[in-house]
Amino acid sequence: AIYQGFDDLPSKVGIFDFIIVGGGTAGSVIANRLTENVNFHVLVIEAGPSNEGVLNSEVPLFSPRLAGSTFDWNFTTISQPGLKGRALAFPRGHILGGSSSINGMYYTRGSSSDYDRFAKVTGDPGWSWRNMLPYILKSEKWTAPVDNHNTTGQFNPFFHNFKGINSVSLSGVAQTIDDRVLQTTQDLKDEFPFNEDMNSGNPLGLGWLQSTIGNGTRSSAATSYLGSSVTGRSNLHIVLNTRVTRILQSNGGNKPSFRTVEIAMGNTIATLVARKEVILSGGTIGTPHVLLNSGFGDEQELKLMGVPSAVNLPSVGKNLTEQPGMLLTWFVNSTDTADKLGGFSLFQIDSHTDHAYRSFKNNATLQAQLFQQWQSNRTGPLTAADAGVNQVAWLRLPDNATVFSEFNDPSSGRNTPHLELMIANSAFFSTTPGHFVSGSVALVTPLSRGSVSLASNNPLENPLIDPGFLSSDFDVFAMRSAINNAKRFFAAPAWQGYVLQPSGSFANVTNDEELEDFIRSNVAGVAHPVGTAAMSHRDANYGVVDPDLRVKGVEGLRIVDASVMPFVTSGHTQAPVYAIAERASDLIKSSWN
Ligand SMILES: Cc1cc2nc3c(=O)[nH]c(=O)nc-3n(C[C@H](O)[C@H](O)[C@H](O)COP(=O)(O)OP(=O)(O)OC[C@H]3O[C@@H](n4cnc5c(N)ncnc54)[C@H](O)[C@@H]3O)c2cc1C
Repeated sequence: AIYQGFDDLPSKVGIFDFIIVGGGTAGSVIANRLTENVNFHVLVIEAGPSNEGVLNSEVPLFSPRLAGSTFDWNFTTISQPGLKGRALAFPRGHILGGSSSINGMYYTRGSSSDYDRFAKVTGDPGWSWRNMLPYILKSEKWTAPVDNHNTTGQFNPFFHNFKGINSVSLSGVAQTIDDRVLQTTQDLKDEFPFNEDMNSGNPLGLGWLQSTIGNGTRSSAATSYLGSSVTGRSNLHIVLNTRVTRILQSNGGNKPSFRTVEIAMGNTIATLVARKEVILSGGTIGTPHVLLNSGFGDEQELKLMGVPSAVNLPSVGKNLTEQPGMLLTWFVNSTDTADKLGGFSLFQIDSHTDHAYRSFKNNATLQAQLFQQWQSNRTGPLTAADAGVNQVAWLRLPDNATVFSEFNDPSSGRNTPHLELMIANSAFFSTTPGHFVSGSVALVTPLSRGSVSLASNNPLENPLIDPGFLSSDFDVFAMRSAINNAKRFFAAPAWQGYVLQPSGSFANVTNDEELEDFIRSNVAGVAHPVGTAAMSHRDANYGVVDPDLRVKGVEGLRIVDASVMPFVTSGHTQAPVYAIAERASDLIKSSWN
């Protein structure tokens, strides 16, 4: 059952075996898999409201309206020295399904060596690509695109599962630039080779985007893993609108045991004890925030904040890793672009939160028409993850790049990209009137690291979020390369006579110094933070969880979410989170069977 608040939870439901803190992407997977065993009584405590009936979460192209809404935690970073002192919005889902209910739905697994590196740093081959691929597949339900077009050559069925849980599909919205994009893979074969399937473990090259969309509707952890057949299970209870503040020590065995959750309810607090385990799935920000409030962290730093230390684990909240990205736009010699939709992007949501909404409102006739189409048969432009993006390229810096004389390669292996280039038949959200093509570039293997720390000892106060954007010179070099890649892409013969001059301040960049200034003035995060409760080798004196995702030094507490990734995968992060949670479910089940 699902309850709207903690007070609604009937006392007769008794003691829970597992309490999952956070009904987000990972938390929903764990809730589903643990309750497959009818003997396990599971409670999920989610701070946000239900996803039911949230139209902006259902209609794929409406998703940018969610950032900055009540379904977002509405965090802001601290001022970023690498970004000329700018502070950026840092969206995180505050809704059942967590960030999977508000994200951009891009489905990218990363490279095989990203997982092999997880296995190497933890000393556990269970995290390798070979062992994780079955979990990736277990989570996926491949579905046909909404326009039922012939998808031969646009993906490789060998690497997909048609019978899993979470829907994944190719876009069902053709773009007028599709042929030019594919022609570029011929024109510039060496730099942008065609890759039939970027989710094979070998993502390098340019391929067709896959998204967590099924039947023209967002497929989130809430709509898939917590579908009605699952929430109807008598051993699963989900409490919404309820925030966990701390994990407290319970009576222990050999090690201190932390199986008690503390819940904030107005001015009063309540506690609940799990018989077997508490699973912390609050995400890359929520998880370290709860841990720090509970006294897990650097003893000295906590003391300064007036928080009594429970376990000295200095790595809690450290190693925050986020990918920097930015948008480059060019005017085009056409009026047939996706700009007419009003455009959307995750970039610069700090300053453009409701632009998408306004632009849709401004074109009320088109909005009504497209929405009616979506409502009547779930087809049309509103079924796409983004305005005009059908292809993405994954690129490496050249081996002889000068930056490698100063920095070791941060990628996990030679089949792994450093850079992403999304190609859009629009300027996403731009307020500039006109028609555009754009390259949205991101550095997927940043070297900069940041932190999540406490602002005070009030557990309800937002933490300080410092992604450390562009604090490493490697990242600045790589962003410069990303921009040059995009320029070369759109200078290919395929675009001749179509791509005109660059738009906005990009047009004024004439030398390296101006380019760096342009980068520092425009980079934003791409909402893929990881690493703040990283897993490490069982014997390592750093890290937060062991390879079985148990918090080091204590009993009864595990962490399962994006925070456990020691490095960010070389892509968007939801597919790895689903897979990590699938494996974690098996680890938990096998400990208690
Ligand atoms: C705007 C946006 C766009 C993105 N776009 C993409 C994309 O296109 N493709 C992609 O692959 N990835 C994308 N991502 C990233 C991806 O969605 C995340 O990596 C992934 O969903 C994280 O899963 P998680 O389980 O770690 O955390 P979440 O899914 O965020 O779950 C954490 C949950 O815990 C709850 N919670 C936190 N603290 C508490 C507490 N104290 N008490 C109770 N509950 C709590 C939260 O409300 C939330 O529901 C995007 C993310 C965002 C925010």
